[in-house]
Amino acid sequence: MFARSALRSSLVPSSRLFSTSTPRQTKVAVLGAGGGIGQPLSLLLKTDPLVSSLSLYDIRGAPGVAADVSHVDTASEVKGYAADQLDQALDGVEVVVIPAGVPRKPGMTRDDLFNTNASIVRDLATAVGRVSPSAHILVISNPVNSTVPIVASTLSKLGVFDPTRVFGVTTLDVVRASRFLSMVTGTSPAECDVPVVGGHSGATIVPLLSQTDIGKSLVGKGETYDKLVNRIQFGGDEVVKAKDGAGSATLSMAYAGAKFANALLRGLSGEKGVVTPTFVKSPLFESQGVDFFSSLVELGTKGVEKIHPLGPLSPEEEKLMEACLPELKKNIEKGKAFVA
Ligand SMILES: NC(=O)C1=CN([C@@H]2O[C@H](COP(=O)(O)OP(=O)(O)OC[C@H]3O[C@@H](n4cnc5c(N)ncnc54)[C@H](O)[C@@H]3O)[C@@H](O)[C@H]2O)C=CC1
Ligand SMILES: O=C([O-])CC(=O)C(=O)O
Repeated sequence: MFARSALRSSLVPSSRLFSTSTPRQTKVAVLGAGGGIGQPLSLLLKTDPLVSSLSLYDIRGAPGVAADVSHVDTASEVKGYAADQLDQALDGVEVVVIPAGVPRKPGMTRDDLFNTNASIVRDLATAVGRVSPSAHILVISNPVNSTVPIVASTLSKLGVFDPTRVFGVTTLDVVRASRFLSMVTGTSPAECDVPVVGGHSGATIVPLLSQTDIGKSLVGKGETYDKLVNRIQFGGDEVVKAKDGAGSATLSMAYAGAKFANALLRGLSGEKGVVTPTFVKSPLFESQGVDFFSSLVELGTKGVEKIHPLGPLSPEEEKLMEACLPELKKNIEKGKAFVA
């Protein structure tokens, strides 16, 4: 259903959802499975051959979603869990994806979601740390720049934080960058893998177009470049505005979440050279007080295998980084302070 072009580089290719090179299969949980992202994400995970078992949890609606998804004709087992069954849902899981929490409405920033989502994410991370402390946790709930430090600090308090196992899912920025660049240049998204680094909100989203064959000629070319960068940074707002109060990106996010989960599962299975951006505990800008950062990360049998350096930046990208770091630092500190 999904296979298309062959792997052209070590990067997770932009226009393909699933790739399976190895047979290892994994038990995966989705927390927030009844929601706008959770439902299509659960469906896509049901069709991922590297998933053997799906555990769907939400405070409302997960058993119904599980019954529905379970009829899809792939071999994985699906079970739904009600509000009071979180521990059962997490029993034995190796990968936990968290899209639980409220989405934005027009006029809101992602940071405006902090008050509601911080405690949801902290409580879910506490349960994962207690029931499945060696699980890999993929955080989708916003504000990602703060919710990932919340998960890390929560697990640290429990004495089970392992920086190779906690990921902020920034794949939607990569998916958007690929699609928007392809639209500007009249090329295929498959040729437009863009490393998007930094964080996941506005100015903290930094596309490194100078590092792409297709995009590098646009860098510094006035309005076309500026508009493209702005569209990648504020793609989420486009969807929030168009949905007009009914939420934010759900379908493209489910696609992006399934794509990142598949990349991780391939790495865990022993596939080499699986490299994609993700927001992790990172040494790259630690000296500047920014200890979580998204950059190209190699995924391996333990999770984070290698954090790649940023590589050469154009003067325009240096400026984007200058705007990114102070905001990202604030977002990270806010998350840590919430748990402390
Ligand atoms: N990382 C990214 O790129 C993106 C992140 N998001 C974020 O994902 C989150 C979810 O978005 P949607 O699915 O559209 O929202 P939604 O409101 O449609 O679904 C959220 C689900 O979470 C559930 N939930 C709430 N508290 C829970 C708890 N304690 N345990 C388990 N489930 C709980 C709700 O019952 C609901 O089913 C939002 O915070 C949104 O901002 C959205 C798009 C992209
Ligand atoms: O914009 C939002 O609130 C949801 C999100 O993170 C995105 O679409 O990138």
